[in-house]
Amino acid sequence: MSDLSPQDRLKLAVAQAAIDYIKPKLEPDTIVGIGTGSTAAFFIDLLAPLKGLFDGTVASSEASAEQLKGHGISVYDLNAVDNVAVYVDGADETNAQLELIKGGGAALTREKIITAVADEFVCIADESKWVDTLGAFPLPVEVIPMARAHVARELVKLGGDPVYRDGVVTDNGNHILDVHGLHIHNPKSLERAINGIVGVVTNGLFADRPADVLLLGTENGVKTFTARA
Ligand SMILES: O=C(CO)[C@H](O)[C@H](O)COP(=O)(O)O
Repeated sequence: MSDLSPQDRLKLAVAQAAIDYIKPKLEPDTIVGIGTGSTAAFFIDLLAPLKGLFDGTVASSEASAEQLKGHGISVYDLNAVDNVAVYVDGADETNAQLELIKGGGAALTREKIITAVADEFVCIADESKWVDTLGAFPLPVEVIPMARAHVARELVKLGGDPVYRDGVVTDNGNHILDVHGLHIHNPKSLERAINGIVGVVTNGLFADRPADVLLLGTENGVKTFTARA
C-alpha cells in the first residue's frame, strides 16, 4: 500500500473506518449495500475477510458486483432481499448537511435505489469532496437516450450547462448529461425539479435522502459527521 497517492490513502482510511463502523452491526442474515467507485472498491477489498459474518450484498453496479464475486461474497438481486441494513458508498461532493452529488461513475440510479431501501446510508469520502455549496462538480443526470436533447434543453432553462458524457452507457442502458455551472443553494428543490423532467431517470443529487453518516478522510484523521434531524 506504500505506493498509494495521498488521496488514495484517505480513501483507504475511510474505507477502513466504514468497516470498523459496520462490523459490530453484522449478523448472519445482514445484507450490506455496496456502492461504486474507487473508495467503494477499497471498502469491498476490506470487507472480504468479514464475509463469514453476514449473509451477502446488493451492489449498485456491475463493476462492484464483479469485484464482490471475485472475493467470493454473495451478491443478491435487490428484489430478492427484504431489507438492506446499511449502504456504504462514496460521493463526488458533500455539504455539511450530508447532501451529496453522486454519479461520477455513472451508477447514480442504482445507488439512489439502494439508498432508498437501506436502513442506514454511510458515505465515505476524502476531504477533497467537502464543499460549502454543491455544484462545482458537474451534476450527473441519467436520461432515457431518446430524451437526451429534450432534457438538455430543460436543464438549460434551470440555469445549467449540460454536457453529454459521450460514449458512456449506464448499467441500465441509458445516457448521462453532466450539468455544469450550477450553484446549488436548494438541493432538495433542484433534485425534485430535475426529476420532474420527462425523460430523466434520476439525477445525482442525494438531498431528499442524504447520507445518515459521513466518514470524511482528512490529513488529521477520519472525521465522523451525522445528519441533523
Ligand atoms: O457516485 C459514484 C459513482 O457513481 C461514486 O461514489 C463517486 O463518483 C465517487 O467516486 P470515487 O470514490 O472514485 O471518488
